[in-house]
Parts: sequence; C-alpha cells; structure tokens
Amino acid sequence: MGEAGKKKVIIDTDPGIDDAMAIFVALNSPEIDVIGLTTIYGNVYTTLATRNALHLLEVAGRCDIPVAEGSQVSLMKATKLRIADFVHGTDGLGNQNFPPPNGRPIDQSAASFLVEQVNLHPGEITVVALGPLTNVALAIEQDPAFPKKVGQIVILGGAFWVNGNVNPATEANIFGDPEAADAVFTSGADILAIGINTTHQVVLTDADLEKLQKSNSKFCQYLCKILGVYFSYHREAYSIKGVYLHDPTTVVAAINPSLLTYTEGVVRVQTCGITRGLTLFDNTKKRYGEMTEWTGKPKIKVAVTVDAPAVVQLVMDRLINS
Ligand SMILES: O=c1[nH]cnc2c1ncn2[C@@H]1O[C@H](CO)[C@@H](O)[C@H]1O
Repeated sequence: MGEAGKKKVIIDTDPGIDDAMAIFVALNSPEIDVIGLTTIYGNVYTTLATRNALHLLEVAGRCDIPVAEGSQVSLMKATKLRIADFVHGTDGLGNQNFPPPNGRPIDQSAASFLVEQVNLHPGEITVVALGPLTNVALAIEQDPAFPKKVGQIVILGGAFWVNGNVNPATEANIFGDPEAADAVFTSGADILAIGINTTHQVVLTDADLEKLQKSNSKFCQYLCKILGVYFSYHREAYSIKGVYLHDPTTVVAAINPSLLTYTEGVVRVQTCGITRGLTLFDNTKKRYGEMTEWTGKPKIKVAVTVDAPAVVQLVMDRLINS
C-alpha cells in the first residue's frame, strides 16, 4: 500500500476523452495513489498519448506524477496501427488544440518503469490498463516474474459474450494488439478484465452532462470542453444520447471492485483470421476429452455485471468535487 494505506496505481493510457475522465477520477480518489502514467497507442498514436498525458497532469496540477512513454509499435512490431481518432478527435481530446505541455516524459520506457515499480513494491502495484496491452506484455518479456510481482492488472478490454466495437468479433483495445493481450491474459497475473459487455451499460447521459456543465469544478469545466466530440460519435455510431464510460468504469473497478461482479475462467485471444482480437472465455466447467489451447492456463476474473447507476454516480461525484 502507498501513502497512508492507499493502493498504488499506474495507469497505462492512450488519452483519449474517456481516458481523461478516468485519469481525473483516479487523481481525485482518496482510495488510490497514482504513482505514474504510462502511454500507449490506441485512441491516438503513442507520441500524442504522451503529450496528452503530460497535458492532463498539468491541467490537474499534478506534474509531480511521472509519465513514461510506451511502445510505438505492437508486440509483433507492426507499425500499421488502428487509431480511433474518429471517436476522440484528431488531437485525442475533442479537437481543442490545447497548447503543448511544458513537461517531458521520464527517461525510461513504459515497460522499464512498470518493471522497476513492481520490483520496488512487490505485490503492491495495481496497473490499470486502458489501451492495447503492448506495454504490459513488454514488461512481462523484460521480467518474467512481473506477473507474480504485480499486485493486480485491471484491464479495459474484451467483448465477452457480446459483439465487439471494431467489428462483431472484437473490442478496440484487444484488436490493437491481440498477441500482447493473449500473453497478458495467460501470464498468471491477478487479472480483472472489464469488457464492453459491462462498460456498455455505464452511460453518462445528456442529463448527467448538464449536471457536469453546471459545476464550476476544474475537472468538469475542462471535460465539458472536450466531451462534445465523444457525444457526437455515440449519437452517430450507436444512436444513443449519452456516452459509454469505458475507462472511468475500469478505474472505478480498481477503486471499488464490489460495484461489479465477476466470473473466473481462462481467456485466450484469437490472433488470426476474421475474428482476430476475439476474446474467448473458457469457464473450465467442462472436462474436454482432449487438450485444448485453454487447458492448464491460469484463470482470470472477467466482469459480468455492473451496478451502472452507482458507477456513474461515483464518477460524477469525483469530477464535481474537484
Ligand atoms: O467504436 C469504437 N471504435 C474504436 N474504439 C472505440 C470505440 N468506442 C470506444 N472506443 C475506445 O476504445 C475503448 C473501448 O473499446 C475506449 O478506450 C474507447 O475510448
């Protein structure tokens, strides 16, 4: 535990509008101590993710928190990446073209920072992974004992028993680096996977947005500037008057896991064909007659239900009281 019994958290992030919201919620949550941000591609390219992470910490007045830049390429060194700027704007933050940050990332890669921190604080670090899992997979490559030394990895990723958001098979973060996701899910670490089967139930409505707009808090004022693009995307792509709180729900799962329920099983990720990025869960109840690609792999926890009103309320409270 960190400062006065707080959970030490590293957020691996690709900001991203819902990442911005999640980071602000985390920074304003007394249960946790954010000890670093690591960056990754996904909503934007990694270089821009680093710039946005530094910018968000400046907005929050938390330049004391280090930012370690992550991988520019996937685990298999692919450079052709799928970037979701159509969800978040070309700058990742609602096309606001904020001035560049003054700060700089630390002189250490995201993977090295993750490895260093779990070695400094074995069993005490929670990694909240909000983008593709490349950095976490690289940390495992660098230190094969990483899965045993990390406290928990809370992952926004996967579409369990439902359609994906990239295509019917796959969710965006897993699609971003399926090989990394498969390595992480089968690594033996204590993993909590929060898929879009749960985050799609957690909707910040137009009425909620109005409440945020009425607040004078620093975080609300900032977020109301950038949320327009995210709302427009959801209206167009999903015909809903609201936005899904993917990343904030994942931070809430790290703060208060009892707001979700979980089941345990083995998750493998499809790495080829038309279902590349599919997360396939084995509940391990059936004794198959032969060995399968799931046999003997470690189990992880996958979120099944979520108390959506409580999550939205907690997110709003943490943003309004900032
Ligand atoms: O329709 C989409 N396509 C691609 N990425 C998306 C979409 N909707 C949300 N996200 C982004 O991907 C993560 C959840 O899968 C979230 O970080 C969200 O910002």
